[in-house]
Amino acid sequence: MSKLPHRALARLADRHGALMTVRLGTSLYVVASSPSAAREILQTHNASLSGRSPADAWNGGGHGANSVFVLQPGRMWRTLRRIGTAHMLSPPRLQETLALRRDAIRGLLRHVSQAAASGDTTVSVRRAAFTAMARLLWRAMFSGELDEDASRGLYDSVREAMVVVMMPNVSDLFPVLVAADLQGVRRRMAALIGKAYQLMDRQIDRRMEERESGGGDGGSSDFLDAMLDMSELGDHSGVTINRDVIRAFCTVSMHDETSMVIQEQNLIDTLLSYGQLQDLFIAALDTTSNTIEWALAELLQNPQTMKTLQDELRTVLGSKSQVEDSDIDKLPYLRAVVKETLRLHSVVPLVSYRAEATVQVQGYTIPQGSNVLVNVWAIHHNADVWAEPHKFLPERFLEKEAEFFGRNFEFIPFGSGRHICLGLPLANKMLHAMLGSLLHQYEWKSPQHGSGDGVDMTEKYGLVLSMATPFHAIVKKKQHFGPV
Ligand code: HEM
Repeated sequence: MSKLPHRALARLADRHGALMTVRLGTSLYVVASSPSAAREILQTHNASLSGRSPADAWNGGGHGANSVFVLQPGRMWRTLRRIGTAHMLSPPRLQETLALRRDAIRGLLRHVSQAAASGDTTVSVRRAAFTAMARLLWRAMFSGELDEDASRGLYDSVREAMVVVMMPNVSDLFPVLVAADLQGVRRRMAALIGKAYQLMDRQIDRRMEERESGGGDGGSSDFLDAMLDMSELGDHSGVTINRDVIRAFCTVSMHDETSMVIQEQNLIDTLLSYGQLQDLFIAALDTTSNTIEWALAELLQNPQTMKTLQDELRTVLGSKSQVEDSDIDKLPYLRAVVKETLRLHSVVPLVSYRAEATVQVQGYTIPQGSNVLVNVWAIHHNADVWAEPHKFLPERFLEKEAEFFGRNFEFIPFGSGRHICLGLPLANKMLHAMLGSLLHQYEWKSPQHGSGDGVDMTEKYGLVLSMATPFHAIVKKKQHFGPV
């Protein structure tokens, strides 16, 4: 399989059709590459086609057992999604984090301003956006500050984990070999996961000590507090068990559709925080930061588009320093640029499921146990749907009302169906706020500007599709903006 499987599969689909079968090792993959095939998988037959068969790397450090990404869509997975939505990512919760989000944007602008002022005028926007998102999530989860070293550690371990989880692994092609972990992929993943767990462990331990000693304000002020509250609610046993035991024995029971009680544990935070917190970090940081980087790279190569966008920002925002929630509706061109970036550079180009039952899709039988891939990238580059699909043309979204909330199968950058991106409401706000604010306050130039080389747009496939060559843009603050 090519280093860019989304492109290789799209080429195969051109020859063999929008629904085709590919065999890799002993595994059978059904690949859907058109909006109509995606609709049948993600909507019509979603209940049967939303299982997961994760790469073995996910099992490193036992992570897969608690991971919302790879758990089968059963009780535990539903609970994790519900917790994430109710306590962090729902529109009302996001409203409560308005101040944190404003701060995150201020931090992002400060980071870029420091680079612009220090004479070292090239900036990695990916890194700057990653740090801003990491600080935001950290504060929403733990109310504390993520220091520079921790942020760097997180950046490095998330990046490496992304590579490890996507490594071609003989264990995935020949499941009988899983136990041997012949390439050591699971062991490497365990070490990386362990590093990030350590960071979070410190927060969890500190909070638990505070609560035990009667410290803290007792209210549900952040995500960790909310989870600990739930843990206490469900703790009928009063038994203290160490974390490893709890991992193995935790059970979650749904008492009704809206409330849940966690039984047989008093450290449910371990289970949830290890699985959920870690996943939210992985899911949130590289997706948003790479999308911002792709957007800037495209804008630098399309000066007229950049100018139109900066003119719109100037007219709507004036001397205001950052894009806020209430501005987004007034910025149609910014919205079109974000959408076009998500279409052309879908950072999650392939989504993968397992058939839990045998179903018929477009007249073909998908046998139970097969792997099902939806090639989001192929759908977003389908010439029957998108004119000049390989060009960056935000104007297409001014003419065509296309939303990405999972109902329009021509445009599914956040997926659709049961596994639709949990962080969509947050990503939607932060992409507009980060990109809009960066373009409003600064002038940007490509480092190769003038040489005619442009920016190297080669892709690198990983858990997230990123730019293969690290990209540093030249930045200059616009004169009328003062210190952040
Ligand atoms: C540009 C930004 C983002 C994009 C393009 C994106 C895209 C996606 C896609 C395509 C999926 C997979 C859906 C599937 O398997 O069917 C997904 C899943 C997920 N995303 Fe995002 N995402 C983004 C940002 C975020 C953020 C900011 C968060 C959290 C704060 C987040 C949390 C999640 C989680 C937890 C899942 C797993 C859902 C499940 O399997 O049930 N994402 N995302």
